Amino acid sequence: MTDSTAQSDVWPAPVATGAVEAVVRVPGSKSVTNRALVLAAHSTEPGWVRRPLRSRDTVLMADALRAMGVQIDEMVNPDGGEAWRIIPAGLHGPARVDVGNAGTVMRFLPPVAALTDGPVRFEGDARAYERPLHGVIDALRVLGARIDDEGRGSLPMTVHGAGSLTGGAVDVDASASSQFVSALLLSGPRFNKGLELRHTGRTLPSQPHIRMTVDMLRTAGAKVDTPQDGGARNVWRVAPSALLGRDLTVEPDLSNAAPFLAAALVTGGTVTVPDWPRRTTQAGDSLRELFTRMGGSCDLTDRGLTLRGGGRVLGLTADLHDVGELAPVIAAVAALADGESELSGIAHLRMHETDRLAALAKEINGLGGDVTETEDGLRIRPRPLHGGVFHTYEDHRLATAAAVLGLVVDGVAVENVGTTAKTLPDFPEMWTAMLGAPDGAAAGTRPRPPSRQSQGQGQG
Ligand SMILES: O=C(O)C1=C[C@@H](OP(=O)(O)O)[C@@H](O)[C@H](O)C1
Ligand SMILES: C=C(OP(=O)(O)O)C(=O)O
Repeated sequence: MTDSTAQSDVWPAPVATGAVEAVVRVPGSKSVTNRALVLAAHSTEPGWVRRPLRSRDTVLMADALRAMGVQIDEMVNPDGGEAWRIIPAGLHGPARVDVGNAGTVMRFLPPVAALTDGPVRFEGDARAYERPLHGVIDALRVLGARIDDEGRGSLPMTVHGAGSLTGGAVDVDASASSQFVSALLLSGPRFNKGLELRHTGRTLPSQPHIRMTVDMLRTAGAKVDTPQDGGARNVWRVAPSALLGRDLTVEPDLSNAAPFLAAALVTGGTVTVPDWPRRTTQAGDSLRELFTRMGGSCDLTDRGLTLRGGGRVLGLTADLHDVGELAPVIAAVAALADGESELSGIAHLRMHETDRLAALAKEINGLGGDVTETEDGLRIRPRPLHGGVFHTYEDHRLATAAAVLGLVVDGVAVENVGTTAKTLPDFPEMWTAMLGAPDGAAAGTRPRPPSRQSQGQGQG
């Protein structure tokens, strides 16, 4: 967690002049887009990824696959949005991969690189060199790969692809990141003996993301057995097989819907996110339950998901182990609630884009809040907040959390809002459009119902 205010601009977060009333179209899911790209690269025939997310993390994924020989053509979807055509070919090295600070790229691609026929060099942002990768590196070595990481157990490193990988049984402690499991499963069908992965750690975060991996593998034709299918506890099996080229339309990113739905909650307004899937493996679907517990009401119809704020925001006691991605925005909402919140099960957030627990505590407290770090989460006691610079530590979710606070707290300045480009490049424009499109279409505010925040916040 380093402070970079000096070299970055600050964005004055707009205050909502009333209850937010808007329809907000959220771009495609990062997690679905990057899995779809990897699976398409492993397929025996060309595939389509329609309405992909175009953001830093997904462009890094596409460019890395291109560097290893996969052809990805970007076209326009007849129904709007983009359509990416993926034409798999033999995977080749030498290649260079820039992972940026994308967990999905740094974890999902080393197994792909092990299947190339040459050296693949992995580099990235300074933070990427601190994030855990040992689970993937150690497992790949057991499965037959040669990796030169100079003993670090992290990036930078070179994976020396040998054209194929033996595969087989491996133990992995994935308590630091579910992405260790997803990474190995996604390439498992291409290993000569397939994969039998046993998670040996005490806890396993973000299990919906593992279910997403399994679901997408099965849709691509893979045979996968999971602990939920009555198999051994903590064991996933993937049979060696060819994968089919799919024509897949990416769902909206439900985790990126969080700040927009939160805007309705904290201003007592109404926000609709169109195309919210009826059935999904995305962690963000839990927002329906979590924001209801925080005082909102949700309606899932053919129009999408509509969240109505009730005028009061309630504190939340919740284990967010499965949905850690949502924690920053939930923490921001909790700081504006009527009562205390206790968010637990998220110790692994210390190794995300930044140490999210330390950063949220420091920055919310910098605005007058009362947030304490616990062993595995945050305790948040609402206090009247005041304006100030909110540092974001190159973490997109810190920036969107700050924008939520800024809706009801005058003078919040978000440092480096551009960091949202990791998963939501148009965030500032989307945010201002939500608050009142210049053409008045489908967005704006109405007088806000009386609430504790609207009376108490902003006065410091
Ligand atoms: O597989 C994925 O797409 C993700 C898994 C989760 O990672 P962790 O298990 O490391 O939290 C999540 O936080 C991340 O944003 C995306
Ligand atoms: C943890 C996150 O990202 P990454 O995929 O880089 O792990 C996130 O988007 O909240």
